[in-house]
Amino acid sequence: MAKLFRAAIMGPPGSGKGTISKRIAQSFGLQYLSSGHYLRESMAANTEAGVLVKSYVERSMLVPDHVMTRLMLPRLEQLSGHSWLLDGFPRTLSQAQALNSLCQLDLVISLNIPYETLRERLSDRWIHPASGRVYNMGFNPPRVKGKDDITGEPLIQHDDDKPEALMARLRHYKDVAKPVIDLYKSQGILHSFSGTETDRIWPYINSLLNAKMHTQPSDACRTQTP
Ligand SMILES: Nc1nc2c(ncn2[C@@H]2O[C@H](COP(=O)(O)OP(=O)(O)O)[C@@H](O)[C@H]2O)c(=O)[nH]1
Ligand SMILES: Nc1ncnc2c1ncn2[C@@H]1O[C@H](COP(=O)(O)OP(=O)(O)O)[C@@H](O)[C@H]1O
Repeated sequence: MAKLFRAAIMGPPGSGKGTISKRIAQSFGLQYLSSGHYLRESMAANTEAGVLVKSYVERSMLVPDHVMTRLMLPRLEQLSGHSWLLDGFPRTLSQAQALNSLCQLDLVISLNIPYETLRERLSDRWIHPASGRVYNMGFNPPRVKGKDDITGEPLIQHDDDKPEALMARLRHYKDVAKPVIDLYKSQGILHSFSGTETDRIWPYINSLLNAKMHTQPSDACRTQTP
């Protein structure tokens, strides 16, 4: 039987979770699940749940735990038997506990990036909303300014990446993430990486995953939430 591997990546907004996740998914063939992507999808669908989600995201607030677990856990249940990587979930202790009751993670990557670096990156982050493709005007600019490389459609900036919202998000992130990080530390699965450049952090993450994925068999996740 193929070995299964389940990981999560944590870090403040702008720490490079999306960028690194894309590299991990490509290099190691894990399924990639991003909470931000599913939330934006639900907002775009304009369903009752989407309107509720929007009221939080627009105010730079965390979406309530029960909404998040209802959004994320069924997707993980469908992936029982696959290896996956979670980005942006769990973000609170309560979300981590809900996830734990479904599945034990094998590895958690935590990114520690200085505040000034985060501020610079996010003020330069542009998104293609339909696909979730992320650009940075310095680090990975689009081929044509303001346009998505694949479709040519216009790029936008998230309201919550604008400077007014950013400080509040970063401060809040730290308070909420601390108990989650402590939990994973106590389980012995937390690996932290510090730096100002993704390209310098990536080789360490790459070799960690190479070592872990080839030594660590894992049980299939439960298929039912309690
Ligand atoms: N200048 C610079 N920008 C980066 C680096 N790594 C990622 N970025 C950009 O910083 C922004 C935030 O990265 P992202 O992966 O979206 O972070 P997330 O919010 O943690 O998912 C994006 O615009 C990335 O293209 C880096 O090493 N240097
Ligand atoms: N696990 C989560 N719990 C609560 N809210 C979340 C979660 N993940 C994402 N969100 C909400 O969606 C917004 C965008 O998330 P995301 O795309 O992951 O951006 P970032 O990494 O830049 O914070 C967050 O600011 C927050 O309001």
